[in-house]
Amino acid sequence: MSVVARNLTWGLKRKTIVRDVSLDVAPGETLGLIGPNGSGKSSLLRLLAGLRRPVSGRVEINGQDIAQVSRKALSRQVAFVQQSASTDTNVTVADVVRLGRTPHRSALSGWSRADEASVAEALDRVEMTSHSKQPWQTLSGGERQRVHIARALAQAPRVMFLDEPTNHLDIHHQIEILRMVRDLDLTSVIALHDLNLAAMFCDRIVVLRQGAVCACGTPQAVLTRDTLRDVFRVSAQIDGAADTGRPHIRFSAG
Ligand SMILES: Nc1ncnc2c1ncn2[C@@H]1O[C@H](COP(=O)(O)OP(=O)(O)OP(=O)(O)O)[C@@H](O)[C@H]1O
Repeated sequence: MSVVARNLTWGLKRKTIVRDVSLDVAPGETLGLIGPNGSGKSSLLRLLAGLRRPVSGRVEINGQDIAQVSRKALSRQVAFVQQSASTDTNVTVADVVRLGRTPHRSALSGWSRADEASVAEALDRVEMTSHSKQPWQTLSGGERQRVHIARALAQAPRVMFLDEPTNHLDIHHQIEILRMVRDLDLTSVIALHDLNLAAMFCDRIVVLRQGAVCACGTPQAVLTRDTLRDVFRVSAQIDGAADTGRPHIRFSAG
């Protein structure tokens, strides 16, 4: 499913936080969203996912204006993995993932074998099957994050928005989770701080600065020394990774 944003603006009384953002995400594409702290990545993701209404502009998913779609219908198609989502205590890991099935169930339908199979598959994909009966509140930070990703997978969405999905994960799981999201048959928009991970896994990257898009294109086109200096205020050397041709950034400590 495609995701289209046109002239999205959002803010508070005196502060514009997302400024006139337009972007297009093609079906199946993995779009990275990068930018310094406070540049508006989370705010933009919330607008794209329909969790926040823009002051002006619109979002279309699969050609439909999401302002016209009910929340339940939207949640059958769209999953959002938040930065540090909390979950009620006193529930098991499997219970949290089961919540992902909610949009697909009616008041009358019972819990089906297909629902259980989706939950099992989602836990397996994030390597959390062995923790399924563990109380959620006893998990480590990275395990919680993987369980929230499993909940989003159990939702079987066509579009996934992920806000810093790798920030608590060890390097194996950072790579595995991003590889999985890229390879799933869905459209994804992922806010990332790690620019090398963005370069490795995103088809295209949008750079936000002070709420506005300041660059958009392939990792190679966007991750330039000039962008790193002007937007991220770092000096860096950029090489092409020998195997993939994607940029690889070496930051200088001096
Ligand atoms: N509800 C709010 N009230 C006041 N300010 C807000 C609100 N939501 C966001 N902001 C401000 O808007 C700006 C953008 O925030 P946002 O969380 O979207 O940035 P971000 O790019 O995701 O940042 P980070 O990289 O630090 O996660 C920040 O300056 C933040 O303080």
